[in-house]
Amino acid sequence: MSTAFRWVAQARAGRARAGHLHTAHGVVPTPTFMPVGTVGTVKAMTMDAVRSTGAGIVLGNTYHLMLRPGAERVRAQGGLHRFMDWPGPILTDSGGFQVMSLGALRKLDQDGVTFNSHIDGSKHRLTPERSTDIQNALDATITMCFDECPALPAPTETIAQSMRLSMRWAARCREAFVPRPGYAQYGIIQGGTEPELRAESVRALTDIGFEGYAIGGLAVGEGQALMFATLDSTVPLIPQDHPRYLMGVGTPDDLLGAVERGVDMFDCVMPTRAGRTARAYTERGTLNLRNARHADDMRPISPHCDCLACSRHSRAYLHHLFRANEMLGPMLLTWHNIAYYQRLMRGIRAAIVEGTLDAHATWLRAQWAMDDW
Ligand SMILES: CNc1nc2cc3c(=O)[nH]c(N)nc3c(CC[C@H]3O[C@@H](OC)[C@H](OC)[C@@H]3OC)c2[nH]1
Ligand SMILES: [Zn+2]
Repeated sequence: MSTAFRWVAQARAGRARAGHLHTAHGVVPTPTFMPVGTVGTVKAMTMDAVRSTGAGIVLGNTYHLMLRPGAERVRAQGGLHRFMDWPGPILTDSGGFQVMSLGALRKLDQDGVTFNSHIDGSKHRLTPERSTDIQNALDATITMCFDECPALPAPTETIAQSMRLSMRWAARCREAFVPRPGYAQYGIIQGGTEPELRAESVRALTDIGFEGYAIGGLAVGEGQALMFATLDSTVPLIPQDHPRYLMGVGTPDDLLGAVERGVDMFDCVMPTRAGRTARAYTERGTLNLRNARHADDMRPISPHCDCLACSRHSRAYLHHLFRANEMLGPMLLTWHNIAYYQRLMRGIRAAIVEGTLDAHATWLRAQWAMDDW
């Protein structure tokens, strides 16, 4: 039985695909939503709770983990899987995006980025090689290329220069990557919302050759229409037999539209962040559980959900917990939101396999429009 990292197709529905991602740490059905575990924890959830939602892959982050507790310390602890007690696949981002959005002061040059830690102001440097080495120390199942994600909108020439820098960095990342059976490195496609630049980026990355390809540089304020238009022009250029990962996306409606456009993997902080701010995702849109209208509502958040919040508690109880600022509130609601995202992806995946994706998509969109409960 081959232990090679690979994506195996199971069914297609138009450009949408269902399949299985085979990794050194297990097989994950796609399309899949990957809970964000930035600093080695899916915030407010135990790993048993994460497992109970059906999540397959969780994320870690080079930027955060190199600053605290330190990549070498995680290596000494046996890697991120042992450290956070998650035996399944872990995908780690390369840190480039976080440096741009978190590092207080930073200096970008052709060779890498120098920045001050947002934690204690200490000085650090990330290069394609260092980022790749850190992800190796973390024992990441899927390593992401070190790239530059430009803020949008930006002049075409700026986007082009930034993309070409990321492509040079991708080649250096590939050189630094230590291949192991069942492990992968993904190239990250850049190029803003310019089809020609995106096509140039795909060519550059497929010439180097990676086990998977991410669509980066989106979900940075361009809006859903431009994001979908960019997927329409970019995704068909990615080799059919490789997994496609759309970084930082998104709402349930974003996920559905991106799956319809051929994307297999997703990550987004929305369900976990919403869980900490009393916002519940449901089949009929979102609920703000701090709202007084929930104070006496004995119904579960969702009648279709088997999470701890929905199987044992009422909206009134969640409302109370958030009003009282009790930590159990974020714990239960994050669990619920991740469970909702996993249930959503399972339903979409089943529809692709059964050949009913169009009807399922219509039904989902109609339900989301209701938000009347
Ligand atoms: C929200 N919109 C959004 N657009 C993004 C675009 C890029 C990109 O072009 N390159 C890289 N390298 N990362 C990106 C990221 C960060 C995802 C990470 O951000 C972290 O979530 C906050 C998480 O880290 C555990 C996740 O790990 C993959 C994006 N996020
Ligand atoms: Zn629930």
